[in-house]
Amino acid sequence: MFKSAPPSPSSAPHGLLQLDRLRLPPTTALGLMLLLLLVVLLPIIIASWLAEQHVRARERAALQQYAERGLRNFETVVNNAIAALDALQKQPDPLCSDGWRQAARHTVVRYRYVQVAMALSEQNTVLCDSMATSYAVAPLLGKPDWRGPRVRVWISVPDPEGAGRKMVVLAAGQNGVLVDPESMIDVVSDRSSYSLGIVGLVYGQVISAWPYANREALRQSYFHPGVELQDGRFHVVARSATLPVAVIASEPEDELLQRWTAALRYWLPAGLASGMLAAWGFLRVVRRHLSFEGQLRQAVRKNQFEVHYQPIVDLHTRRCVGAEALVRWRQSNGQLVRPDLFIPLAEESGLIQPLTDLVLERVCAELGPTLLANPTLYISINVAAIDLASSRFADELAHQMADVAFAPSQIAIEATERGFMHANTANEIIQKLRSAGHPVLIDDFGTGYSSLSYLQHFRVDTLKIDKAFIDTVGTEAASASVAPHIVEIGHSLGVKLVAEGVESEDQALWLSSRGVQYGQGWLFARAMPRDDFLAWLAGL
Ligand SMILES: Nc1nc2c(ncn2[C@@H]2O[C@H](COP(=O)(O)O[C@H]3[C@@H](O)[C@H](n4cnc5c(=O)[nH]c(N)nc54)O[C@@H]3COP(=O)(O)O)[C@@H](O)[C@H]2O)c(=O)[nH]1
Repeated sequence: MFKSAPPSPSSAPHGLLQLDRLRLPPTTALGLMLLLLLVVLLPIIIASWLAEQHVRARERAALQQYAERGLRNFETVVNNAIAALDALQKQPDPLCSDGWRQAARHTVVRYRYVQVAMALSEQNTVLCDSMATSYAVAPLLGKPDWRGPRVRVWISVPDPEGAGRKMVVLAAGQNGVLVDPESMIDVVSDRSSYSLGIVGLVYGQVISAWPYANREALRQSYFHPGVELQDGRFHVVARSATLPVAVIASEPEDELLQRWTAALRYWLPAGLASGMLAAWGFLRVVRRHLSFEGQLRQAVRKNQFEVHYQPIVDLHTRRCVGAEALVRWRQSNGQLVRPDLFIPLAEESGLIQPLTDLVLERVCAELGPTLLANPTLYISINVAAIDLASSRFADELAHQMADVAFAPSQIAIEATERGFMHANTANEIIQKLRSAGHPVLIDDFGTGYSSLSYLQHFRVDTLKIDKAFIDTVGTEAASASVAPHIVEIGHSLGVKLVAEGVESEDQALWLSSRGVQYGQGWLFARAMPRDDFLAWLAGL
């Protein structure tokens, strides 16, 4: 009885990584947590910013409307005063005559914003007025604050009653009218926090303002209308089209803040919901990206693969005739992942085609000179079912072969029975490959449920007897008789035979005695990186 001690099928060669050990490095995990936090917080921050912008724009529009109303009111007052002056100018009686006094009294009654009508001397001294005041010392108005084409204007004129109020005087010719500046800003609003001010007349004098208004802030707004925040208040400016005057409306910034806080009641839940949605999307993407498939996809993109070579020897002479190219995934952390962990996934996810191409390219690049120097040496490449389902791979191989100097017979193709699912196409491709000079091997022969039927359809060069049958040769196992049958089938078909997974000398001797020409297995050598393989080859 032959002695064979195969290692446990789950035991990975040293340095190869098991699937359950694929974990995220702590720095990546921390980075992802921070990113997730950002993904959740960003929509919330954006929502609060949008709420602020929305409230600010809404308040600015409301305040602007209020300032425009203030300006219309101001213009109404001024136009009313100018109309009164026009009426006075037209009355025919001499200044301060009875007729003039009567006209002056009528003017005050007719023009609602005019409080007093007055006659002025050439030097702008008040001669008399509609109140029949006799001035002991006639008030001198002095130089006007502003002189327009139709009117002259004085602001801050003491009221005739001596009540300490400042009045505005408009004059045309020798007629003047006294207007209460408060009437200019007498505009009702439902916002008690609003306040109005009128600034202008070239030098930025405050013509009228609500009590407690910061006059300096009003002046600043007049000269720098773009700067909205002055003295803790939010200012907007409405400029008159006809007079050098601006009406400035303002409200405390605290009010804005309160309205913003109120608006957050609606915006924050929306931001939170968006944050949650974004987090869900982010986690999905991360999960996909970090999933085994995601990592494999990245590895293919970054070409993180190595090819190891397991020698195939002539069982009689023990000389190396070739090697099987076996792919390994070298992760960024340096660990190797076994192909049986990722090849099935690569097949499912459509990544196997680029992977087959990578292996082919690597073999040509790494072993091109060796193959050229050893024309009888060959390297076999594993292909997947999809590689035989169209001419894509055969064309890619032809393309690669055009660039190398060694013979096509030095690249053999190993196909498993799974590759024969689309029998007609697979057969066509296999014959195309063989016509191009590439030997075709059936890998894992005997493990499929219709291995024999395939042999009727497919002409191939070599059968690789699966390790499962080699393990049983010389044992009492029920399947122990399969290997001799496969050997006989191979002989009767006239194809070469390679025994896979040869681990003991007894197995090698048995196979050799049955005419199996070639063997591959740990008895001879394990799969090795290119440099080790070349050293092994040189040491034979
Ligand atoms: N489509 C592709 N499939 C590939 C490619 N590279 C590898 N593979 C397939 O992955 C499976 C696992 O391969 P691997 O882990 O490399 O194992 C190979 C040998 O190391 C192993 N072997 C060889 N001799 C022995 C032995 O004596 N004992 C023992 N326990 N194991 C041994 O067998 C694997 C080779 O198998 P096979 O391909 O059937 O000849 C495997 O199915 C690979 O085919 C690739 O690039 N593309």
